[in-house]
Amino acid sequence: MSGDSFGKVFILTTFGESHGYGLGGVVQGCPSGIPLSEAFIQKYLDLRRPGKGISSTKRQEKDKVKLLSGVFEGKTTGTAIGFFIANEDMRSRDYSKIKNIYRPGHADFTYDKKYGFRDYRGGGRSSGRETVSRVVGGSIARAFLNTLGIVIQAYTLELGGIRVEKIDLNEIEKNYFFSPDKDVIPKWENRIQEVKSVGDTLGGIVEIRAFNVPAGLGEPVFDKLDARLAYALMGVGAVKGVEIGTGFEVAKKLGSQTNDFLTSNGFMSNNAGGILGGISSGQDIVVRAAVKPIPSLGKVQRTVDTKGREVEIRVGGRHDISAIPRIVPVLEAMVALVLADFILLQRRMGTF
Ligand SMILES: Cc1cc2nc3c(=O)[nH]c(=O)nc-3n(C[C@H](O)[C@H](O)[C@H](O)COP(=O)(O)O)c2cc1C
Ligand SMILES: C=C(O[C@@H]1CC(C(=O)O)=C[C@@H](OP(=O)(O)O)[C@H]1O)C(=O)O
Repeated sequence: MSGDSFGKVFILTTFGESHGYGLGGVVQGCPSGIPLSEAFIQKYLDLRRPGKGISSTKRQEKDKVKLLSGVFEGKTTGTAIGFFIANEDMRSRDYSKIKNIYRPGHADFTYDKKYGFRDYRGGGRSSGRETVSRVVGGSIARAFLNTLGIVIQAYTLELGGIRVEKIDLNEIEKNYFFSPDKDVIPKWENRIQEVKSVGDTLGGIVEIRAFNVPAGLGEPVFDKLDARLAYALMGVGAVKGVEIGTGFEVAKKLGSQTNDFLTSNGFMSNNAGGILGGISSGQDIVVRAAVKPIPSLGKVQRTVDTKGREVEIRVGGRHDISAIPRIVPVLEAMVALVLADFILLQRRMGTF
């Protein structure tokens, strides 16, 4: 499988760069007869779209999806689903100054080491813009998961070191931060303004939950459900850590505080985050992703040019102050892709 594809049975392949004609992909393995429309996918794309909100890049993209194949009379045909999204607001000339300079924290240096050639117009293939195709693939996975009653919900748990104090799932769709705690939003907005005014950027934590996931998805070795989720989330730019359930806190706990005791009515707690031995337990899946601050920032930073000479850089162009909240629907999409893939793998074994 190439580095441009994800999944074993429900497979998403993406193409495109931030400043090319556009981006798109092909989904293979989606079962036939699943209700699917451009309007359904667009709802998720609009949640990720750049150009709105105080932490977002000012680049204006409509991100209108065009379905090219694999859907007839509002249902999937079981064949490859092709899709395309045009780039409309590139301003590629703004990037000539990073043609020969590596931005600290971005993929410029490593990309050049790997390919010996770089599309310097923005992040190219390494740009967060590529995640537009993940959201399309993820929403097709969701259309399939919907038929099974599986629901995925992600939200911002922390932004710039300020954590939500309560989790009210009804609040999430009402604000563009995907915050489950509306009272924390003014604090986040102040923090963003503060950091933006000095040319800096912010990170945070996203929590993703999956409900109604049947017990029995995953593998006992290698392709453990938790391993595949971590792989999926870490495959998104700016994600630097993944936790499942209690996560890193387990290191400080006793075994008796960590185990989820079983009763005839089910589990008494969910420290495991819905996964035991790499296989779903039937409890909610709970995963968190740590997101680093945006590397392209307005402060002067030290770096080198392509000849290795030391230079200073103050990155221009239109950049997010934080990948949060736009990364939230992307991470949701990645979890949807993993669950769809595992369900179809399980179907091959004769279950589900
Ligand atoms: C939705 C999203 C938006 C992003 N926006 C920007 C941006 O505006 N500017 C930028 O330099 N990096 C942005 N990033 C982060 C970079 O793409 C990422 O840091 C870079 O590819 C390097 O990869 P790494 O952080 O995984 O090492 C964004 C990432 C995502 C997922
Ligand atoms: C355009 C989007 O986000 C981009 C993600 C990104 C990056 O380096 O990751 C850098 C900026 O774009 P450019 O490639 O023009 O520098 C963001 O605007 C998008 O998400 O649709």
